[in-house]
Amino acid sequence: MAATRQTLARLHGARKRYGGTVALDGLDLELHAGQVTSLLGANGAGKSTAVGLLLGLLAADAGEVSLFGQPPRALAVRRHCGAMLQSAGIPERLKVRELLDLVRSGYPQPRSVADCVALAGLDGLLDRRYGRLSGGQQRRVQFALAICGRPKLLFLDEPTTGLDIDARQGLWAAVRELVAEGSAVLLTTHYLEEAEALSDRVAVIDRGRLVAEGSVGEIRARVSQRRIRCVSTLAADAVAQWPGVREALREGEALQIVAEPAEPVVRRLLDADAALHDLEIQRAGLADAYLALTRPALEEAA
Ligand SMILES: Nc1ncnc2c1ncn2[C@@H]1O[C@H](COP(=O)(O)OP(=O)(O)OP(=O)(O)O)[C@@H](O)[C@H]1O
Repeated sequence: MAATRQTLARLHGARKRYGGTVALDGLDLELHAGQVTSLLGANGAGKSTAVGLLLGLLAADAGEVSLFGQPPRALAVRRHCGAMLQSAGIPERLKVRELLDLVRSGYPQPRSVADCVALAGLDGLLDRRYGRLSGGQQRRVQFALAICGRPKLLFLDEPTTGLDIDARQGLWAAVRELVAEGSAVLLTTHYLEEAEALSDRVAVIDRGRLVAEGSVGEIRARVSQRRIRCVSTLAADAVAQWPGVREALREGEALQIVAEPAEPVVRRLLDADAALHDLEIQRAGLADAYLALTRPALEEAA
């Protein structure tokens, strides 16, 4: 049996409005020690607002926000948090080395500057002013500042946007290392392959509410949708009309079908085309599952 994980941060029934816009509508979310939790949702679903509440940058209208059992603004809490947000607010005139020293000094057991340089790919940048760096270089510095204190709670809001492959891999390595040391990480990302590669748990939110939560495997299993691929001369337009078929497209000789449930569709395909061959059926990936879980809302909004 899996050991119970310690909860390091918690949103319970969190509500937040901006004027007439409901950003969070009673959100429950827990971050556990030694786990990466990915928060997935469409643009405007409320991900950054949830991160803002947990970091104490925003105040909830209702509900509970606690980190290490305390309110997010408590000093003892701040010394154990790191964050890489979409808007950084970093003083542009400071040099990278000065920024690192400043932020490291706020933590009880900071990483060495050399470690930060290696993990974030800051070679040759330490004596440059932050404001003079390229967008991608600034993101690397933001990442270094987020992890330089070996935080027990790390918030990464779309961290790899604008990062090149080396920097992205460095970030993934640092995240894995922190998690192995027992930290909790909250990752928001639009790259589902990133969520799939890094997450222990996934929380899918839609219009400020939790619509699904579990391991990547559990989220996938919530979706009985399958991808079917076969070589057949059946017309994609006709197959698209069959019950259970969500989508049917032709790609050269092959038919690509998304079906839910798949079995009746596979039976009908085999009955309709005796020459059908190269049949493949795939489980939903995280991307398919995510779309299926959020599709009702997207259809409603259309
Ligand atoms: N400062 C603000 N003033 C008014 N409305 C806001 C403000 N910040 C966010 N919102 C609204 O609150 C809702 C949730 O926004 P939020 O930024 O939390 O979404 P998100 O899931 O992080 O989106 P994205 O993927 O685009 O970053 C959206 O409808 C957004 O327009």
